Amino acid sequence: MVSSSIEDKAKTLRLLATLLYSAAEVIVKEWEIEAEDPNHDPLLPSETLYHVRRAVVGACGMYSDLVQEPQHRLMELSLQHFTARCLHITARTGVADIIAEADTGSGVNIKTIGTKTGIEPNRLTQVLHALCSLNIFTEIKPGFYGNTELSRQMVNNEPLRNMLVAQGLSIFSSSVELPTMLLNSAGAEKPRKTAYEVMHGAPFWEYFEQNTAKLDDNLNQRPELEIFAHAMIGAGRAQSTPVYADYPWEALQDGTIVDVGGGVGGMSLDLAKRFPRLHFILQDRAAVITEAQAVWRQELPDAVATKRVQFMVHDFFKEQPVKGADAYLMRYILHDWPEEQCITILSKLREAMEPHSRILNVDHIMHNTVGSAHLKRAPAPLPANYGHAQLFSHMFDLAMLTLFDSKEHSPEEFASLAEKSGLKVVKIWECRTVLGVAEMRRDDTALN
Ligand SMILES: C[S@@+](CC[C@H](N)C(=O)[O-])C[C@H]1O[C@@H](n2cnc3c(N)ncnc32)[C@H](O)[C@@H]1O
Repeated sequence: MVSSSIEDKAKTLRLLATLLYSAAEVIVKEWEIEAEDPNHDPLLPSETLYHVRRAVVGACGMYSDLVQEPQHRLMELSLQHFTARCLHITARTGVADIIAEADTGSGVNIKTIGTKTGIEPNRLTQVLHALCSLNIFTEIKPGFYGNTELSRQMVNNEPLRNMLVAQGLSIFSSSVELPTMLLNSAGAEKPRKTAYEVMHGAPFWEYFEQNTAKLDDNLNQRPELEIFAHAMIGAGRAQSTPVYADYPWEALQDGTIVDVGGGVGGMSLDLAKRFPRLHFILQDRAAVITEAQAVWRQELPDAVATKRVQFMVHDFFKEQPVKGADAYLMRYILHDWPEEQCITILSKLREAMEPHSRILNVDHIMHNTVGSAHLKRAPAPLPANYGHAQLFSHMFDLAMLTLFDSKEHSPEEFASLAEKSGLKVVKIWECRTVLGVAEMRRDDTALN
């Protein structure tokens, strides 16, 4: 948004208003179509709805940026971490579930919520008032709170709740040290320590394993390792459903997918349920594989019994033992590592691949305001990447910087990593979500 004259600003404002006005009719029509479909999955929008939604989020943000008093806006942004804290507090103490259980239509008294959460009601009121202004809860009459469409998503949804909790524990506190990490990095190729290490004294994955003792009574003594493992299922489900629809998984027929650094196997589990012919080998560190076996025995016991899923402790920096698999899946993996390690991980897979093998990197695909030839451009007057609609990916990108000194990759950066690992990107699959698939093959395959 570079316009400064009143004439320019007025033109942009009117264009945005027109965009929003016409989007409303499209959205209402899509809602009506969804309402008539008994099999509609709320996590899978139609193509039309997905694109119009992005445009609306971008346009609303740009519209309010244009009309808000700029100094006020900057100061407001500088305090946004309190929004995250409020969300964390309510997710951690299960406020949405408490309301869902007790609400008979006129809201739940703050005293009841306070007693059940263990938070003094006047203080909790401040937290809930902030979230009500963001439509996360609603105050039905003074001191009585109800759920909204947003807070209802947390009700009986342990994976999502775990994700919201996990973001506010050691990940949140390490962000305090991001300025130190960056200021210390001047002139150095890489910072001596990530912000996460400065704050917690150990790298991310090591810290998790050190802290398998209870963290906090309110979390039923659940250790952070387990919270994070379950959070991956939550985040994965919320973000990946369109990836299951928009990548042609059927083409793998009864092939084998090696889920490299697969965690408890959140993505494989979802794929296994949707594509019953596929086979899976789930690889991760020993502590996570133990957790994974318990999750699969509960969620898909048949796949365990028939060995449709196999579990393997494997360090992805070492030789890949499964040769010539149809697909090596890596969801949320490359974004955890700086470039050098990404190249090692990819090179180890390259050595195991046969010409038919593919690597499927499922991650945020970074799109900046200047745009990319590989990604759909937003309509004018929005910036190429839909502006505010890209915020989620930028936040993830900054989290990766804080935790690992790493990043989310743009199509051009995926291509560069592939080239340095003896691979090539054959396609960037844009999906109806924040995640996409960067598909790689050996650089000597004929496919383009
Ligand atoms: C962000 S999580 C993603 C998990 C999973 N792919 C998913 O989408 O749910 C990254 C995973 O990498 C695993 N990991 C970290 N270092 C590893 C290593 N050297 N070898 C194998 N797995 C590793 C972690 O244990 C964790 O499960």
